[in-house]
Amino acid sequence: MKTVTIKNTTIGEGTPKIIVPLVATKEEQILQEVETVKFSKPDIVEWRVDCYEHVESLEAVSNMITKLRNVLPDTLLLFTFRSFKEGGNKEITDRYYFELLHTAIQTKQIDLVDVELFFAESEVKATVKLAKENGVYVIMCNHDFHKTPPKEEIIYRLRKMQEFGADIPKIAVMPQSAEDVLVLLEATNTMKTIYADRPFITMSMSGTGLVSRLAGSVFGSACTFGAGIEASAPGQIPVDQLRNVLEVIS
Ligand SMILES: O=C1C[C@@](O)(C(=O)O)C[C@@H](O)[C@@H]1O
Repeated sequence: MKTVTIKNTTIGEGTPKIIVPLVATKEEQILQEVETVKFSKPDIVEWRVDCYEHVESLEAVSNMITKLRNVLPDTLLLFTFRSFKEGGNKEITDRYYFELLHTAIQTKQIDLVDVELFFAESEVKATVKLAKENGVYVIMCNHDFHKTPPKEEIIYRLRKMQEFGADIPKIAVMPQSAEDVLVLLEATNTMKTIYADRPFITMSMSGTGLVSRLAGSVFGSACTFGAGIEASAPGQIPVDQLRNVLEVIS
């Protein structure tokens, strides 16, 4: 399996990389949040743009990217607009979703961009192409906040992301039972041993799924999300606690 190296970080080898989200709404709070988050030394900082109050202004978003980049010259910066249908905070048109991603990519000030699989195939592929042309890596993803699809379906989606040119495929699912967590981990392990030719990320959400965030790398998941000031999804634990556990397990 290939690894992905961005700046000084190699994803897909060694201990799983820690991603910490920024979820504040106002500029001033985001800038305070990033200072605190930086202190915890994450491998990747994710700006959850769907939480930002001025997400509907491309100019405001571009300016925020510059400010975050200045605070984080060396830490990888991931730009994520999580769609409403996949658990995000704001409803926007598909057209604006892609406009937003394209604007962020063209600033060349982000390292990674999150692109959801379930949009029009042509738009998704065009965005991957634009990202590659601008030296931005793509985390392609899918979220199911209600259930855990069958193992075959989880693998199918991750393979589709590979086919679409994602640098790092990712899936987050919700367990309704402990068995569902095993389904996610089994899909992860099969993906690692048979299908994956690049790093990928999986997680089972909520308290029931927490074990997947702690021990997911044993089965093949390359990164895990930890909470900074506030969690961006159910089941994330504070980054310092997460790091302690990873040091023991990995
Ligand atoms: O896709 C993901 C994963 C996530 O939903 C989680 O479950 O940790 C958290 C989100 O911020 C991120 O964009």
